[in-house]
Amino acid sequence: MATVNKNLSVYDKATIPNAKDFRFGIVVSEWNDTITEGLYQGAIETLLDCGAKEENVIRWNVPGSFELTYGAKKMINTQKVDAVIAIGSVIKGETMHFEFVCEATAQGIMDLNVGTDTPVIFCVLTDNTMDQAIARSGGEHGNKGTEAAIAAIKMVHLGR
Ligand SMILES: Nc1c(NC[C@H](O)[C@H](O)[C@H](O)CO)[nH]c(=O)[nH]c1=O
Ligand SMILES: CC(=O)[C@@H](O)COP(=O)(O)O
Repeated sequence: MATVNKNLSVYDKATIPNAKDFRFGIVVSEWNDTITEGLYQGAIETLLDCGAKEENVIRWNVPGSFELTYGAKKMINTQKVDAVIAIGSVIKGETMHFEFVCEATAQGIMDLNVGTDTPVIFCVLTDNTMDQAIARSGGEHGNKGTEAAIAAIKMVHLGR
């Protein structure tokens, strides 16, 4: 189902585990920061709405989405977090750089999920236009940051 048919911000709190005892890391790319700040707001508001304590959420910034993998890895290795949310916005330009950044970032985050015991949530928008990014970071299609926060809570709860 495409995003246009599913609002990213809709969730039923009755189906979400309480996150009061969970610790989260959030790594935020500074590229396209108007978009990534919107994604961060969606994520932090949802974590708190689902019971997480503000003092149990650690935020780090990295230069771009390509650096999200390293930031998440360092977060896992140095902070006692139960899950990491990796937030980025990659927008197509004139060259192939978009494809390489998207592929490397997705693969790097997947590698962390396979290689560590800490879930890392892929909250990276990969849009053709700024309008698509705006629509998915608190616009007409909701906020992928909200979706990512819900995924993080569910993954921490998995197997508990
Ligand atoms: N063009 C975008 C980038 N490019 C920067 C890379 O992510 C990386 O920081 C650089 O190649 C140095 O390693 N990053 C985004 O997050 N979004 C873009 O649209
Ligand atoms: C995703 C990117 O790196 C891209 O926005 C850079 O733009 P360009 O391909 O025009 O150099």
